[in-house]
Amino acid sequence: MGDHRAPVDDYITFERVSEAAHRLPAPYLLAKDLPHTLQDQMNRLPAMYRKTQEAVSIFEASIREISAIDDPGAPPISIINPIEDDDEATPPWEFSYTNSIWHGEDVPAPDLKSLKGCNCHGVCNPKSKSCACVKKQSEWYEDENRQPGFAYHTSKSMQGRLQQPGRQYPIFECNDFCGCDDACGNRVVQHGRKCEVNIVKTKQKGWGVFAGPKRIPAGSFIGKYTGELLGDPVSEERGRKYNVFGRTYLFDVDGYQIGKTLGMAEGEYDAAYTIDAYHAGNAIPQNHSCEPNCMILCCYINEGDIERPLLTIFSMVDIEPNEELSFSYSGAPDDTEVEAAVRITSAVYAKCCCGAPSCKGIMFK
Ligand SMILES: C[S@@+](CC[C@H](N)C(=O)[O-])C[C@H]1O[C@@H](n2cnc3c(N)ncnc32)[C@H](O)[C@@H]1O
Repeated sequence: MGDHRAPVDDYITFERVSEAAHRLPAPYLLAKDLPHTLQDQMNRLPAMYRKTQEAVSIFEASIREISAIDDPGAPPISIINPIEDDDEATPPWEFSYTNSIWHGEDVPAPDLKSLKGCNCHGVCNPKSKSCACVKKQSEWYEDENRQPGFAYHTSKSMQGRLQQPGRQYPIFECNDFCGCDDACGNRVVQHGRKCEVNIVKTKQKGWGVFAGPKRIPAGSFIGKYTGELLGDPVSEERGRKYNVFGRTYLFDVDGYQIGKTLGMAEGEYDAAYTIDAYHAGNAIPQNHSCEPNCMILCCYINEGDIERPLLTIFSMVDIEPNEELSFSYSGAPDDTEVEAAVRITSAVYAKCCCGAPSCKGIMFK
């Protein structure tokens, strides 16, 4: 009698799931549990203390301590204020440093039911015709030669870098249900930040993120846009509050793959979720530039809900040592919008000080 079972590569057998069970997804975090003890203690001290070198050391140590848990192996971050006559020693002690996403109360748990993994052994072959993750990624991305594959280079010299930096496409990494191991070339964001960055005060844009002493090659993973993941009504309410004091750290979770998957026409999808990096975040919320060197890509790992990708930042071009990292806050406003903005001086816009030759002089806040 012939064997009528599907080829083993096409599905995950129970045995494969239990083999991978040592990497079941970590429990997700709730925004209401965000730690704030250190921030409260620092804010209780006389203001003078927060301007000292000790405060800088505590800030840097807290980043190291948290990263040891949620981004192990990431190079340490220094806090530097090179501006003369500016005595702000650290970013405000208002937010908890985190490389994780914290779910607001209105956000459901990650959807693991519709999450699928590949059934590969060892490392996935980007040329495989049967790897479920190659198939998934190839629905959204093909390389320059229109060949299916992963979003990342898997060759040794380029490993982990985007194949086409600057191109907008969603990334589907191998996940905790996959049979491949941790060395698989389709696991990049989940292995954390590898490049060196520092938090540096700028003259006109507040604190920014700058490359360390090494060049960051194009297509490198810089970090995740982390913070609280909020549903639409809560983020709308926060947006209104932030507009009053002229600052916002809200970033809509949007991407063309979401509307398309939900059967909508282009531009029709209204983000259901937003990341708020005001109360919690990492070094990665960078400043805006009209000629950015980084971009945000949606990345799916242990989340089956198409509406809830991670927002991840990658370099689009080679970034020189000590150069500022920047991205465009939801694209540059076009000329008509700029004119309208100047007329109504809306709270949504601010004067742009990016200094790029093609600076439009105005940016979304
Ligand atoms: C997400 S925060 C970035 C971190 C911020 N620089 C800080 O010190 O907290 C966004 C705010 O940074 C400032 N900013 C970012 N890019 C800027 C730019 N190109 N020109 C002027 N201000 C900028 C604006 O105040 C903006 O509302």
